Amino acid sequence: MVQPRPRPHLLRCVGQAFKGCRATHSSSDSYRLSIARLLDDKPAYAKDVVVTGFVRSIRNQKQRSFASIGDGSSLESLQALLTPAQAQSLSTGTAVRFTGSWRPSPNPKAQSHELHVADVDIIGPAEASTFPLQKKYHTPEYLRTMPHLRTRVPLNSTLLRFRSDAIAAVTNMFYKDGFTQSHTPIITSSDCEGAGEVFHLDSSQKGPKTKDDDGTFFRAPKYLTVSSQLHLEALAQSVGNVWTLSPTFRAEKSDTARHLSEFYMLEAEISFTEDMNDVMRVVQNTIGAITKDLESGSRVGKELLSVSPDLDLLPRRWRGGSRDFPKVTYTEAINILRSSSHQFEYEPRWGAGLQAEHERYIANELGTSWDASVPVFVTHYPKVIKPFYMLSTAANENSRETVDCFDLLVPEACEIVGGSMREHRLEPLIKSMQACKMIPPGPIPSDDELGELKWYIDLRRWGSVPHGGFGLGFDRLLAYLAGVPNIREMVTFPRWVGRCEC
Ligand SMILES: NC(=O)C[C@H](N)C(=O)O
Repeated sequence: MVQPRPRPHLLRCVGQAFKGCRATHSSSDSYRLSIARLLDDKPAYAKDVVVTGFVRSIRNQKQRSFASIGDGSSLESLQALLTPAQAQSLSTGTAVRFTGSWRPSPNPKAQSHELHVADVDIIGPAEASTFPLQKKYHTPEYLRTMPHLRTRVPLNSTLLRFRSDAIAAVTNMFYKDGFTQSHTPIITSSDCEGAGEVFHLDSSQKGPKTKDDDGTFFRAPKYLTVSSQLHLEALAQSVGNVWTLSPTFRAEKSDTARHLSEFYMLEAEISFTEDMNDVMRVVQNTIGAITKDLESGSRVGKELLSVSPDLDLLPRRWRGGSRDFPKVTYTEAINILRSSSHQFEYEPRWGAGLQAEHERYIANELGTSWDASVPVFVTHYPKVIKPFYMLSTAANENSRETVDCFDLLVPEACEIVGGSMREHRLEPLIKSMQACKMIPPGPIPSDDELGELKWYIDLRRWGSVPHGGFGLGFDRLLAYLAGVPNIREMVTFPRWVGRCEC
């Protein structure tokens, strides 16, 4: 009988201290561990440990040299002890593989352990004279000029890992709550928000030659998506609650710390509900999923707090999401703004949009009504300043027509979430589109007149149900939670007006 070949021991660990930890087998019977793993597990002693990473700095003494190594898995570096001869061809930026023994450090205040290097492999040399990152403070503006290298900076790698953890946390939450994750198209035919901020695809690319070929690839103008909402609405009417975390594009010429031309929006659509509170609760749960993860003592949470011990992370402010965020109507918000003695650049006026200064004021005033600051919901904005798809509020006071919608505001980033109940009835939807001049007036527009959104209107003809949803600016939320003042640090390759590098 043929004996099955024994499976290689991929997880054979070095010494008792490494039992159960994940390691990568290497040809020399030694084991590669991430720096985070070494630092977290703090094994007392281990030999033949392999560490790969990038030299952050080198310090030479007569008898020995010290290299500080980072591999992006941890904010902290690993201290490696070498002979001056071993350190000779190392410089900041060099990619290395060190094999050696991991031993308690004689100076535990500086680092608990250090790696006594036996073998040095230079995997990727770095030209010392031109490498632009040194072990010193570089301004965010300087680092933004080199997004391809920026994540070699420990704090930037922490932010990237924070993002990754946050995606895992929300994915888990939605999965547990029975939402279906969906991928919606990036190339679209319509401007969902009607704000004229779409990027047009360059359609000079020739498509297949046919008799009705107009010379463009899709034979009609196409855009990069400004929101997945309309497509999610279609899916919500087939499979129930859905969500997506997708790239979103806005050709908005806002050169601020809050705006990007390409960003990630987390959008969800909740079907078979007439209650906007159901939608707002999902917003809270989404934010709560990320903050709970931070609060649970995750590595990233600890790293963020170690950089900024005063960082007022939402978990501490919000006590684990056990309370609802404060809510105020737009009309109440306008009254608060108008009765304030604060000098606004733009006068707050019913019927006009809230400016960033107004949003900041409301978030500060109402978000600190508890013992610390939390986000604030502002609901029921005037219909005239909102997109066509929002459901009109049933009881409109003083003939001021409002819609069932909400924005979630924080002082640092202003609006981080926008959501609404959707107009799910055929005739009111057509009227609303006509009022927005999206389709011609008249009783029943023809299919041709309904244009690119005919499919969306069709959804109201066959089994339409009350539903609502929201879009959460994922990068803005993460920047807010991590205490990062500019969204451009939250995105590895940021694009904004005038800037698209790498
Ligand atoms: N899914 C949403 O409700 C987001 C909304 N369409 C927006 O772009 O603000």
